[in-house]
Amino acid sequence: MSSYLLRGVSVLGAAPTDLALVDGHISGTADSSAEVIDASGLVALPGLVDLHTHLREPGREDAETVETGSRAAALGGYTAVCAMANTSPVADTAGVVEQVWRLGREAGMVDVQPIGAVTVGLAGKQLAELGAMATSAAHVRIFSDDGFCVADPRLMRRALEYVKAFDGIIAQHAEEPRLTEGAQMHEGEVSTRLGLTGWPAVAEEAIIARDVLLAEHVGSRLHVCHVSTAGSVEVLRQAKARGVRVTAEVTPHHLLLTDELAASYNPVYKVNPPLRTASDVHALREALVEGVIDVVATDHAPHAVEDKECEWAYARPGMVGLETALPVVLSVLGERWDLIADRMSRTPARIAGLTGHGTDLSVGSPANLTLVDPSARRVVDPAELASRSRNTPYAGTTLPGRIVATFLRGVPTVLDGKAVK
Ligand SMILES: NC(=O)N[C@@H](CC(=O)O)C(=O)O
Ligand SMILES: [Zn+2]
Repeated sequence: MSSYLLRGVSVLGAAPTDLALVDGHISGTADSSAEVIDASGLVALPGLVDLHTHLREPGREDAETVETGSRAAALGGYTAVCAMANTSPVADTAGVVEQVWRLGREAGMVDVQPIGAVTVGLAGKQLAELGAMATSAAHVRIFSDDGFCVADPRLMRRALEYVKAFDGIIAQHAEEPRLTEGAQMHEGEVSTRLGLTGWPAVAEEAIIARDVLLAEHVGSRLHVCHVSTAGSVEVLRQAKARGVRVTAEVTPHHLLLTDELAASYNPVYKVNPPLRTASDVHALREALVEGVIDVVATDHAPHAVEDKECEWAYARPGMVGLETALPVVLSVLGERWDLIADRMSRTPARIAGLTGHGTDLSVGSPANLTLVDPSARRVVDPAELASRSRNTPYAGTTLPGRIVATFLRGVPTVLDGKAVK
């Protein structure tokens, strides 16, 4: 087994110390054969955990594969990702979730935890085989029709009831489809100016309000994907105050970018839910710090060139995010390491039930961690991304922080900022 000694590392911003990684765990002492890494000036965080990653395999391997997405994740400081179910075929059976899980093991760069679909084919008509996916080798506990909203309230209720038996979670893409027909961007001043059909904030807020009531009624666990509006934050705040079992995520792009960018008509800024206003961004940041929003999740949504480099109206929504998430969050929150570790590692690991991830990096815990150089600055170059897709909204943007190394169970997946395999 490999062993490493991280010399002079700052754990979550604390005074420099030496951290030994022996046989996959954090150890009190390094053995004499340990490989020494000069980690002075570097900050150790528990390996990041993403609750919302689109890996596109099976079906759109031209946009991403489990392997290329895993490499992008490791380079972004992640040690675990939850793979969304909107693949082709859809991950709505034990067979498909086991395939994704197995591909993740074979790639071996992050733990890939499949998310199962709520409904057959994401069609919103009939519950998928939730129990069979839960008891499969992939041990699915989060279910989502992400990309589509489970719009039928009776079906949503049934799904919440079903997963309650095994403490599962329904992760909702909150979008009332009747209110977003033909929508191209956030509905507001900018959409009016550009003459584009708007996606009103209430389309998200109405579904979250309905779903927290359903989750409360059933006593089951709800997770809200990519929250994007100030009004959604208020609904969540009230639900949490009442003790509803609801958690929520925000993406890095919704913490930084606004709908003004649509004025460029550059489809790289087209995403679901759409980029909102500056006051939404402000509310989302506050909610994340407060804990009303529990986690940052990337919604890494790779798309092939022909699906993005076309007219705005025809472009698919989505942005890649795994390799820029931590730098974006650093630019938003500053070096609040404990907060970052909580929102990007501990809490997502707890929600997804990924034991061994999101630890406090104390002696004995599994060595899932990442080393960050907070003083480094990087100009994002899409050509340098390990993701198979290039649809980043940060091309040419200078972002703080560089991920220097990532370890999965004590084995480096990234060293000197480069993927090990
Ligand atoms: N976020 C996006 O804009 N796109 C996602 C689906 C989704 O989460 O809506 C995708 O799969 O491309
Ligand atoms: Zn979604």
